Amino acid sequence: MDDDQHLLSGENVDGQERAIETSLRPQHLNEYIGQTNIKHELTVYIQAAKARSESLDHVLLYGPPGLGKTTLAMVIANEMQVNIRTTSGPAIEKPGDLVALLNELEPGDVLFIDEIHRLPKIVEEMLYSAMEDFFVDIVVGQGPTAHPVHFPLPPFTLIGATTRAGLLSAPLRDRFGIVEHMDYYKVDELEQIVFRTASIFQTRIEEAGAHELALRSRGTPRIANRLLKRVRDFAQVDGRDSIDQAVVVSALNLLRVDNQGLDEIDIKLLKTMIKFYRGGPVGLNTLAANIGEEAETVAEMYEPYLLQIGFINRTPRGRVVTPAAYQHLGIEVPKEKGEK
Ligand SMILES: Nc1ncnc2c1ncn2[C@@H]1O[C@H](COP(=O)(O)OP(=O)(O)OP(=O)(O)O)[C@@H](O)[C@H]1O
Repeated sequence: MDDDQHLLSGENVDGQERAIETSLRPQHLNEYIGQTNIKHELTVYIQAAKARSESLDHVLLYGPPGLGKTTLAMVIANEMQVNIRTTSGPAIEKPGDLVALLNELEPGDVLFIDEIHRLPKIVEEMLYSAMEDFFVDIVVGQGPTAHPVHFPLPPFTLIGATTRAGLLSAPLRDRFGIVEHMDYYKVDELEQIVFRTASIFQTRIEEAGAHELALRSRGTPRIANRLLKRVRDFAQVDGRDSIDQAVVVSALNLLRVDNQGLDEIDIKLLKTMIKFYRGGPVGLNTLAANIGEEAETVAEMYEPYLLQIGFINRTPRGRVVTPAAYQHLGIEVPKEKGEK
């Protein structure tokens, strides 16, 4: 993965970044910016569960990468005053791995499974009884001595996170009592996140600078924080004691992040659709192959934001470029599209 791709991917890639993210994570719901409806609902469910001294119902968080699913899971555990164990779908390879994790839970604890759509089927099936009735049946021993053992569990809360809710099986999805869709953040919310991060970094940023940065962050806190870190370096080398709009614009232009937060791959994707497919419709796999990306990468990282800002539409026959995208690229809208 090249550097610019990393810059806007929304994916969390290296250990150093993870350490910085940990230091930036809000601890309480009232510090968690945006996602107002979700916060409101969770406040009620958390209060009710605590009043009944029960564990919180299982929670499924879904939405594009970098929107704060892990952060929210940690905030929930903190608000419930319980421990959280975090893992991910691909890390739980066999039933024994899941049993080992479940075995360490205290009553009420949170088990957070990121990328839950990537759990192996056999592990997922074991989760059904764990979630519903707090037990698992495991087979101990091998061959003729193999025998089932009923393994009771303390009540716990499973928080699952996924970028692809559509890939979850219905039995698993149905076992989550609380299902929340994380939305892209609004510009003013991203501005607040930028100010918050800047103050943790002990960096000064002007209102217009924070606004410009928010505009170019693809609605994603992780990207806002990442861009702020880069821009801070430019400001420092320039000898500025505060980040203003001009330094944000020049730094992000240099990093090839445009004023809608699009990078070279987004532009390539749109231009390919326009040049080779007359603006579409074109299928996801064909499009991905044309721009040299995995179909999954396009589906998870590029398409959702382009859909969100209305630069592409999904039709039963494939993706189409909208007139707004033509205008953004400075390409004349073909007559038949402009008329729609
Ligand atoms: N609502 C928010 N308020 C303040 N900071 C936030 C918020 N949401 C996310 N962040 C910050 O953005 C970064 C990314 O968040 P997080 O790791 O929780 O994303 P994620 O959605 O779990 O990503 P992934 O799905 O890739 O794991 C963290 O540094 C976090 O502090």
